[in-house]
Amino acid sequence: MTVALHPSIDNGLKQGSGSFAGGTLVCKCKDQPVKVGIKGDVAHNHACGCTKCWKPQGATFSVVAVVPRQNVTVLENGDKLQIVDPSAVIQRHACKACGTHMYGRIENKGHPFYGLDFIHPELFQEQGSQAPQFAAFVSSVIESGVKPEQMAGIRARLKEIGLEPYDCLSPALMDAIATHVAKAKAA
Ligand SMILES: N[C@@H](CCC(=O)N[C@@H](CS)C(=O)NCC(=O)O)C(=O)O
Ligand SMILES: [Zn+2]
Ligand SMILES: [Zn+2]
Repeated sequence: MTVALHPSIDNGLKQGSGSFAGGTLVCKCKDQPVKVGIKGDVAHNHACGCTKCWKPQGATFSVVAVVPRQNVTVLENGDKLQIVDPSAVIQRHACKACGTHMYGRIENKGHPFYGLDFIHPELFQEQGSQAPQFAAFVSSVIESGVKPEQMAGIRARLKEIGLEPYDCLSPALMDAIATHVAKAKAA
């Protein structure tokens, strides 16, 4: 049986249109769903294996991307949102009723990713946003109950669908973080 990673990638990656103009993220509530408007396409879309990122029922990985925070607007039923863990770097705003994370925001102005919000593109009503580019925090799935002996199969399947597995972020993002830290130290 093929390893299940996440429903939006288990049948292969669906490439983005390259001209996604934005859309609306909708939570899983049947009644009064939370709706969040996003301007423009997402960036750095990836599968994340960490325990903190929201995953749909049964998924091993989250699929998460970033957008500029000024491109994120709560449109409907924002009163249902609450911050999952106010002490986390990424403050994940989730629907109290269904648990879906609608956006994650960094409030620390010194953080390398300050200015970017984290969202889950599978919640878009619309098709065509950027496809996942890599897999991050892959070893962290063990913290959610995956057996170490399953890891070879998981990494092989990620590679098969075209997602290079990394145990933290991709080299490009790790370099961006280190560059930010180096500049902050030099200042
Ligand atoms: N092994 C940890 C890794 C958690 C982690 O560092 N997650 C990354 C990727 S989302 C992060 O930037 N976390 C910041 C945060 O969650 O606020 C876990 O699985 O819980
Ligand atoms: Zn909901
Ligand atoms: Zn994560």
